[in-house]
Amino acid sequence: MSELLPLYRGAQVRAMDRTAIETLGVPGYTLMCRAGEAAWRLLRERWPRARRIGVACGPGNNGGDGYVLARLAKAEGFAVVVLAPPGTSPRAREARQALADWRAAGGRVETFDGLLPEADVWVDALYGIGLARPPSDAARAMIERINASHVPVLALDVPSGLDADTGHAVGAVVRADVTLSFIAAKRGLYTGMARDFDGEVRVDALGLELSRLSDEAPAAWLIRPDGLSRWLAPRHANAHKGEHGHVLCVGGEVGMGGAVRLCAEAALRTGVGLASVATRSAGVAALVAARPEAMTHAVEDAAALAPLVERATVLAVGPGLGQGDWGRALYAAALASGKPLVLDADGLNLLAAAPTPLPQAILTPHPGEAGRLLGVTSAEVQADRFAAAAALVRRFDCVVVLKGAGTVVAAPGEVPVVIGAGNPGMATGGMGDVLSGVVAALHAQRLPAFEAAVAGALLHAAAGDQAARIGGERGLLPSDLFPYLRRLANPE
Ligand SMILES: NC(=O)C1=CN([C@@H]2O[C@H](COP(=O)(O)OP(=O)(O)OC[C@H]3O[C@@H](n4cnc5c(N)ncnc54)[C@H](O)[C@@H]3O)[C@@H](O)[C@H]2O)[C@@H](O)CC1
Ligand SMILES: [K+]
Repeated sequence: MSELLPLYRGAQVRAMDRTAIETLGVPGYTLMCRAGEAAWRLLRERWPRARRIGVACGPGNNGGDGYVLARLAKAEGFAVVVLAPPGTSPRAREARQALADWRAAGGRVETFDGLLPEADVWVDALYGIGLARPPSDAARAMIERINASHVPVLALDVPSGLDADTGHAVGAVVRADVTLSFIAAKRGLYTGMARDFDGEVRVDALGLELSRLSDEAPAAWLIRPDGLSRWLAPRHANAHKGEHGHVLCVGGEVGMGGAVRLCAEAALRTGVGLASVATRSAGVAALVAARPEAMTHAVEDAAALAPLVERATVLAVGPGLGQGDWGRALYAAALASGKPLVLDADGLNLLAAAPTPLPQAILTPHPGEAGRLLGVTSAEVQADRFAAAAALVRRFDCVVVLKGAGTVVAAPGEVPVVIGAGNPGMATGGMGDVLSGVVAALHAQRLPAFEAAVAGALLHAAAGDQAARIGGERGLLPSDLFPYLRRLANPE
């Protein structure tokens, strides 16, 4: 599996489909048959003991894929039940053909009457990229029954009910164990709410070559942890600490001193040459004792911050900063310095209170912070994470790391990148402090801002996955990531 997967909007995949049919001369029904065949192969491979196959077919070509699969399963002697919401009769030519062939093979279509027949696996072919509105009441009831059946589900192209461009639920959504997408990967399946519904996502190109279908840029890239090595070359033998940058972490209001320690230690574990901390006097002794390698300074005002800023390569501003007079003064001084910045937590809240373009910054908001920065709710951010990231880029003219399941990294003039790693164990206080230290450290080690953001988010997520693999997701602490950050920062 390649480390970089191009992701597309539904409309782009539709255009590819048209190119395949009209320019390359592959009939639409041939493509549909390939889709049904690929799905049937995957089902057999994944659930070899399943004998009773349920197929839920909707009104469009997604349903057509389902009829093809049903026919293939029946031809091999499996017990197949095809179920459709009441009043479903395919209009598209290919889907009509698939239904006719299913019937010609002796197949029947049952109308859903509220009861779900027994099956060992359900195939979800209700809606694909053509979903235009929330599923009808009957389709919703079918989806709810399928989800409640606790039978494995293979979704064709997209779990029904999910918007393939945004990953947002349009209404009720099928909860799939595996989703097999056709022709090309759909952007929405890799981020946000979609991650709770699509299970393992696979792609089948239906025998088509992407390069012959489109010369458009993808709508996003998915990057996986194998991609890390491109940014993490081994140090050269004659290295000295001055070459590896100096991160200054600014934060740690009274009562929040731990955040800045997590940030500084993460920067050190990601290979920065020097890490300094500017924090409240009250936090200094504990931090020095806990992590002597971080050069910790008592900084009570902006004047005391200035010489530290002077020596730093990159500032990480915000972990535990608070929004009081002290935090506001340090934040303002950091911004005024013009130094490269990673802005997180209260740094973002202070920015939201007085928005200004920050071309020297990398912002690392979670959906709540992103909402405050945009003046919308976090639910609106989550409804279209790509649009929210793009809006933040426009508003602040800088690199944005929109955290969450399938973190989205966006920047002016760049195709956004979705981070293909991470787990729900990472939804814990302090995890963002670690991320800001990692990103700042990579930026200080001379990765340009966008690359530092992508590589940092990927490294952080991959470290979280490795830590969770050993001890489980629940109870995962941000500091558990440190040994894995170090290991991953030194690829073989
Ligand atoms: N040659 C082709 O056209 C191919 C199509 N493919 C499949 O076709 C799918 C796209 O097909 P379609 O464009 O027909 O779209 P869908 O099959 O996703 O369904 C949309 C159909 O349902 C209707 N509809 C949308 N939302 C509805 C709702 N909430 N309630 C009731 N009806 C609703 C639409 O009017 C349309 O008829 C892909 O996702 C993929 O599965 C694949 O077989 C690959 C080849
Ligand atoms: K589907």
